Amino acid sequence: MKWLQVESSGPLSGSVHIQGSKNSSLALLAAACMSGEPVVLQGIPYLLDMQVIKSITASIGIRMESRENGDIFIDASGMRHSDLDRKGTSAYRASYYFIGALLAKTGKVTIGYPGGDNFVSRPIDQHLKALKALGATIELNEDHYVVRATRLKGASIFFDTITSGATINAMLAAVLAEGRTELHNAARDPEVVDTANMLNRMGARIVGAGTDCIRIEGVRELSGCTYSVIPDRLIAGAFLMAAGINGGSVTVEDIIPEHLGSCLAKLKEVGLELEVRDSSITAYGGGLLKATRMRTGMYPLFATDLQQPLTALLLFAQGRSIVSDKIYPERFSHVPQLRRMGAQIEVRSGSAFIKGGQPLTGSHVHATDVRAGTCLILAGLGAEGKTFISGVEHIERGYADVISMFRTLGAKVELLSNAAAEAVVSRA
Ligand SMILES: CC(=O)N[C@H]1[C@@H](OP(=O)(O)OP(=O)(O)OC[C@H]2O[C@@H](n3ccc(=O)[nH]c3=O)[C@H](O)[C@@H]2O)O[C@H](CO)[C@@H](O)[C@@H]1O
Ligand SMILES: C=C(OP(=O)(O)O)C(=O)O
Repeated sequence: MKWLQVESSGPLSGSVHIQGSKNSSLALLAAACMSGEPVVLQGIPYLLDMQVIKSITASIGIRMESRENGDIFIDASGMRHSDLDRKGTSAYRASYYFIGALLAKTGKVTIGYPGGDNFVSRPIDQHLKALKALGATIELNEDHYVVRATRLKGASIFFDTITSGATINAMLAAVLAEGRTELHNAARDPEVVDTANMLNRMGARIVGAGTDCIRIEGVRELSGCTYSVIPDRLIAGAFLMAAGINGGSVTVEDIIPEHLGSCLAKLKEVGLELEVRDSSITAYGGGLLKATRMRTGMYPLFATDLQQPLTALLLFAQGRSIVSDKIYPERFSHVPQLRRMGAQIEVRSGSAFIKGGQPLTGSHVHATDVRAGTCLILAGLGAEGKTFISGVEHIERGYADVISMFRTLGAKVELLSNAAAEAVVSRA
C-alpha cells in the first residue's frame, strides 16, 4: 500500500501548471470514439481512469495511443462491437459515456455498472430516462446492463434533477439520433460546454450548452478533429486554498478563471487575497481566516468536489463554519479522518459543523476518494508534525502528479518508500 507523508510546511511560494480536467477528459475520450476518422486530444492528464479507458477501448478495436508530446491519438474506425469489459467499466464512474457515444453506431452497448468515488448513493436513473426517451431499451442484470436501440430518435427530455453526467450522456446519444433533441434543466458545467464544443468541432449541431436548455439536431456522422481539453477547475481551486492554510502565495497557471467564480467568491469571503488575471490566479494567504457557511450546488454554485478541500481550509479559520453538501449529502468520509488529527468537526444531516482555529496534529489517516485525499493533504500541511495518508491510489485518480505539484510550492509532501511505508503501517 502506498503512503504519502505530509509535514507541516511554512508559507508556500510559487506557481503550478493546472492539468487538463479529469471530468472533461473522460467525456471527450468517449466522444472521440464516435467518429470513423482519427481524433487527436490535447492536454488529457495521464490518470488511472485514462489507462482503464485505453484498455476497454482496445478490446473493442479502438486504437488509443499516447504521443511523445502528450497528445492522445484515437482511431475508432476498427471498432467491432460495444460489448465493453465489465470489470474495466466498473472501475471508474464515467464509463457510462460510452453508452451515449457508441449506441447509435453499434445498436447495442453492454457495460458494467459505474464505479468511481463512493458517496453512498450515485443514481443513474436520469441517464436511463434520457436514453429511453431517445428510443433505447435497457436490460438490467446483476453485474452489467445492456442498452439497445435499432434507431435513436430525437426527443424532448426534462431532467428531474440537474446532472452533468446525464446531460453529457444524453447529448452524446442525441448527436447521432434522427431529428431534434431538447434537453431541459440541463447542467451548465464547463465540462458540458467542453464536450459540446468538441462534438461541434466534429460536425455535431448543438446549441445552448452552458445554459439549462440544450438543442441538438442529429447528424448522420461525425468527422475527426484536434481538440484541447479545458483546465481542471477543481484542482486549481484546491491549490488556491493551500495558500490560505499555509500563508505565502500560490499561483495557478493555465486556467480559465471564470470557471472558478463561486469558489473565488467564497475564498475572498474567508479572507484570502486574490489576484485574477486572464489565465492565472494568485492567492495570498497569511491573514486571519474567517469562518463561513457554504452549500454546494450544481454549476455555477460551489462545486461538491471542492467541498472537502474547503473544509480543510475552514479548520484554520476563526470561529464556527457550516459546510452543507446538497449534491452528495453523505460525502463526508474525510470527517472521521480529520477528527483523528484533532479537528473539532461533526456531521449531522448532510452538513459538517466545524469549530475552526483549533490546533491539528499529524496522524495516520485514510483517503477514501480523490477530494477527501486533497482535504487530508491540505490539513496535513497546516498540522503539527507528520501526517501519513493511505489510499494514495484514490488521490492519483484525480492528479497526474500531485506530489511534485505540492513540492514545487515548497510543501513537504512525499511518497514513502516501501520500507518506510511498512514501518508506518506497523506503527499505525
Ligand atoms: C466523472 C465526473 O464527471 N464526475 C463528476 C460528476 O459526477 P456525476 O456525473 O456522477 O454527477 P452528476 O452531475 O450526474 O450528479 C449531480 C447530482 O444528480 C444526481 N443524479 C445524477 C444522475 C442521475 O441519473 N440521477 C441523479 O439523481 C446525483 O446524485 C447528484 O446529486 O459530477 C459530480 C457533481 O458535480 C462530481 O462530483 C463528479 O466529480
Ligand atoms: C467524484 C469524483 O470523481 P468520479 O465522479 O470519477 O468518481 C471527483 O472527481 O471528485
